[in-house]
Amino acid sequence: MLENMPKQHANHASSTEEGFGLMISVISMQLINSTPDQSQTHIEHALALLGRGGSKDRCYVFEFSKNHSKMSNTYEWTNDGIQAHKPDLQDIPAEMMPYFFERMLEDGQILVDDAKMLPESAGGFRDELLRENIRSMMAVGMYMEGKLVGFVGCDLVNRQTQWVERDIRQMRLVADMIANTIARHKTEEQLRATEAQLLEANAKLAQLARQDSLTGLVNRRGLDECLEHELRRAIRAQHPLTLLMVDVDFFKRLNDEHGHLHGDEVLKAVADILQSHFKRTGEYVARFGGDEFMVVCPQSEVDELTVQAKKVLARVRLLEKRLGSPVTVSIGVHSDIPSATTTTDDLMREVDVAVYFAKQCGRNRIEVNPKAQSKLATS
Ligand SMILES: Nc1nc2c(ncn2[C@@H]2O[C@H](COP(=O)(O)OP(=O)(O)OP(=O)(O)O)[C@@H](O)[C@H]2O)c(=O)[nH]1
Repeated sequence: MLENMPKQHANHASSTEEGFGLMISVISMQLINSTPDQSQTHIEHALALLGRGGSKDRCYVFEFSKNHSKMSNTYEWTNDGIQAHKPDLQDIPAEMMPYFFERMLEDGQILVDDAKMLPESAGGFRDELLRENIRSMMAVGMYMEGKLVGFVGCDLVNRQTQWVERDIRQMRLVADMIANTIARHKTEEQLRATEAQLLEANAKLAQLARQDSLTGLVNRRGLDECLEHELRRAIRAQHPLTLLMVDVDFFKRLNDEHGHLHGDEVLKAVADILQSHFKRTGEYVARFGGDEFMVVCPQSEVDELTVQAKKVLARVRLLEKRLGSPVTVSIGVHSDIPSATTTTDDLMREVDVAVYFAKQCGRNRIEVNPKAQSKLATS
C-alpha cells in the first residue's frame, strides 16, 4: 500500500490537512494488517512515510526498559544521505542523558527547536544531538495501558525548524498507532508462546500418563494402545505377533522379607534387563502390573524369542549377587498370526495361560502356550 503512494505525493504530504489525512490512513491500514513477523518492515514503512511526508531527515522509535532505566532504538528510517544510528543507540542508560529521561517521563514529549540553544543542564543529551549534527528534534511518548513505554521521534540534520502545535499533533497520532501495533504484536507473541508451552505441557502429560514412574517403562495404559496398534498391523500383514509375560517369582515373600524398597530395586533391575534384551525396532517392554512385565515382539519367531527369554532368566538369577536376595522370574510366551476377529484380550489371556503353566511347573522357567506351538507349526 505504501509502495502505491508515489514518492512525490508522500513528500510534503503532511503540509496540508488533506495530505496528512491520506498519509495517516495509509499508515493505519498497513499497521492494522501487520503481523508480528512483519513488524520491522511495516513500522519502518510507517516511519518512512511520516519522514517523507513531513520532510524529516530521520524518524525513529525508541523503547524503554521496564523500569525506564535504559532505552533502545528499535525502528528507524533515514532520508537519502543521512546516516543511520540505530545500531549505536542500544541500551542507552538513563544516567547518560538525565535531562532527556526526566523530560520524557514528566511531560511525555520533548521539543528541541535548536540543539545549540539547549541549556547546560541538557549535558549528555545536547552533546549527543550535536555529535549527530541534529539541530531540531521532536519526540512524543508512546503509551501502553497508560504507561510510558517509549517514544516516536524525528530529527532535522544540519537544519533547523520551529515546531508548531500541528507537528506535535501529527506525531502524537503516529506514536499512538505505532504503540498500538507494538502492543498488539507483543500480545500475539505472548499468546503464541503460551500456546506452545501448553502444547509442550500436554505432550509431556500425555507421555507421563503412559509411563510407569518406578521403572520408566510404558505402563498398562500405554501397553493397551501399542498392543492394539500392533495387532491391527499383524492382522493386515498376516505376520506373527508374539507376547512374553514375565512375572517375578514369590515377589510378595521377597517384599515381606527384604522390605518394599528392596522389592522396588528388584523390579527396576528386571525392567532394565528386559529393556536391554528387547530393543529391536517394533519391540517394546511394558510394566503390566505389580510384578508383571509384558514384552511385545511383532514378526518374531517363538524359537528366537525363547533363546532371548533363556538369557533373561540367566541374567535375572545373577541379580542375587548384586541385590543380595535370590530373584527368579517365570516367563510365558504366546504367539499368533491373528485373524480379523482376534482381540488384544485374546492375546493377553493366552500369554497369561503360558505364565500360569510356568508357575505350575516350578517357576524360574519358560513355557510356551501350546496353542501357539500348534498353530504356528501348521501355518
Ligand atoms: N515393592 C513393590 N511391590 C509391589 C509393587 N506392586 C505390587 N507389589 C507387590 O507385589 C506382590 C505380588 O504378589 P503376588 O501377586 O502374590 O505374586 P508372588 O508373590 O510373586 O507369587 P507368584 O507370582 O505366584 O510367584 C504383592 O505383594 C504386591 O503388594 C511395587 O511397585 N513395589
